[in-house]
Amino acid sequence: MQDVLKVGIAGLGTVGASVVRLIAKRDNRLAEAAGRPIRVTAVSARSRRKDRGIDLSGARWVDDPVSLAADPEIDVFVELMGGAEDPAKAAVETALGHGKAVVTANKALLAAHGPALAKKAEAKGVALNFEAAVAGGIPVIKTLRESLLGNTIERVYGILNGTCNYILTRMAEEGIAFEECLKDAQRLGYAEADPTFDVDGFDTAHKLSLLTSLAFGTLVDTKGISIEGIRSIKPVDLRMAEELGYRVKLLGVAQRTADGVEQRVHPTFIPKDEAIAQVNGVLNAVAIDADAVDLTLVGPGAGGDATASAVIADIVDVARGHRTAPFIRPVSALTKPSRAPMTRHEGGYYIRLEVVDKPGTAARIASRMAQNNISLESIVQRRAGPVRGGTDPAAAAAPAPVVLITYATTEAAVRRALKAMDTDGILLGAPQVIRIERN
Ligand SMILES: NC(=O)C1=CN([C@@H]2O[C@H](COP(=O)(O)OP(=O)(O)OC[C@H]3O[C@@H](n4cnc5c(N)ncnc54)[C@H](O)[C@@H]3O)[C@@H](O)[C@H]2O)C=CC1
Ligand SMILES: N[C@@H](CC=O)C(=O)O
Ligand code: NA
Repeated sequence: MQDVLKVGIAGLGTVGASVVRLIAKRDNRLAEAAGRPIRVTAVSARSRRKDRGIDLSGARWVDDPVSLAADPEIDVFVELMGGAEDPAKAAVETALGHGKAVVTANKALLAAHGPALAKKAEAKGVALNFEAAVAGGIPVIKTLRESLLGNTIERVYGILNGTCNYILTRMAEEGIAFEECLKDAQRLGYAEADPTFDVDGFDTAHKLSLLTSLAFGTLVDTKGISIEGIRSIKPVDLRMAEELGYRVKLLGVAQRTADGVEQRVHPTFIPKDEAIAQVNGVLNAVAIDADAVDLTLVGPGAGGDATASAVIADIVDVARGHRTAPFIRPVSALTKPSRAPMTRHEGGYYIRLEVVDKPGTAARIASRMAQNNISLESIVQRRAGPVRGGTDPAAAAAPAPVVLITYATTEAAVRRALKAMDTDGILLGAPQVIRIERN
C-alpha cells in the first residue's frame, strides 16, 4: 500500500465536520478503495474551542487557512469555508500554486473564478475537484466529466437548491409560511451562510454556470444568466398550481437554442405527472437531455453527510491519482458563450393578474393576448376569499385573481401584452408571471 494521503481541511461547519466524521468512520473501507490510507492531519476554522462533536485529536490546528493551504505536511487541501473571495480564494490559489490537489464544495468561488483556478490546476498538473459544489450528494459532475463524454448535450436543467425546494414543498404541502420554512432549512444546515443566496436564486445560478460550462464546453458565464428567486411566490400561486395540475419548483435551465445557450433560473410550473415535479424537500434533481442518452439524477442536494459524501469521493479520486481537467477540456479550449436573450425564450406561461372589477375587463385581457398572438389554454377566476380558518375581512374582500395558462409563446409577447393591459388601467398590481417547463 502507498503512503498515507494527508488531508488538510479549512472549514469545520456543517460540511467540514461531516467530512471529518465520515473519513474516520469509513477508515478501512476508504483505504481499500483508494489503495492508501486517508487521514485528516491538519484543520483550520474560525474558532478553535468550539465543540463540533468530532474527534480532532489526530489533526494539527492551523489558525490561518492560507497557511494551511501552503503547509508542506499536507497532500490535498479541502476548502469548506465558503465565499467567493478571500480567504477561500487565496487559500485555493495558494494550494494550487504549491502543487497540491484541491477539493472544494464552494460553488460561489468557482462561479466567480472557476476558469482562472482551473488554469492554475492545469499548469501544475493537479486536480481541482468540486463534485459537492453542484447538487450536493448527486454525482453529476462525475457524470458529465466521465460518463456522458460520448454525447452532445442539448439541455441540462434541474432543481439545484435544496433550501428552496424544501421551502416550496412545505409551503405547498403544509401551508407553512415562507419565513418559518427558511428558519427550519437553516437549522437543518441546508442554507448558505447568507440565505439570500438561496432564496433569490444566486446559489442555483452559481451551480447552473458550472453545469453549463461542463455540458457545453463554454467558459463559466454567470453574467449571462437570467435570475429570479422564490420570494415572490404566494400561497395563491401554489394553490392554483395544484388546482391546474402543476407543481412549482425553482429550476436552473441551460439549453442550446438557435441564438446560443439560454441560461435561466426562475420558479417554474411543472406538470404534476413529470418525474421532476415529484422531487420534494431537500432533494435535488438534474436532468440531462443528450443525443445518445436522456437521464435524470435525483438525490440530496444539501446537508452535512450528503455533501460530505461527494467531498470524500473527490478525495478518494486524488488518492487514486485520477485527474481530469476541471472543466473537462483545458481552459484554453473552452469557448466564449454566445448568450440567447431571455426575450426570445419560448414556452408556456402562468400569469396571475389582480384586475379591476368592472365590465369589459375580461374582454380586454383576451384582446391584448390575441393582439400578441398568445393562445390561452385556460383562464380561471377564483374568489380569493378568506384564508382557511381566517377571519381577515380585507382578505375576504380582496379582488379575485384572474389566472391565465398560455400555450407556447415568447417572453417578449407576454411582456408586450402585460404592458398594454397596464396602459389600459385594468391591472391593480404587478402581474405574477411564472414560466411553464414541459419535458
Ligand atoms: N451546507 C450544505 O448543505 C452545503 C454546503 N456547500 C458549500 O460548502 C461550503 C461550506 O458550507 P457549510 O459547511 O454549510 O458552512 P458553515 O457556515 O456551516 O461552515 C463554514 C466553516 O468555515 C469556517 N470559516 C468561514 N469563514 C472563515 C474564515 N474567514 N476563516 C477561517 N474559517 C472560516 C467556519 O468557522 C466554519 O467552520 C460552502 O462553500 C457551501 O456553499 C455545498 C453543498 C451543500
Ligand atoms: N444552500 C445550498 C447548499 C447546497 O449547495 C442548498 O440549499 O442547496
Ligand atoms: Na454533486
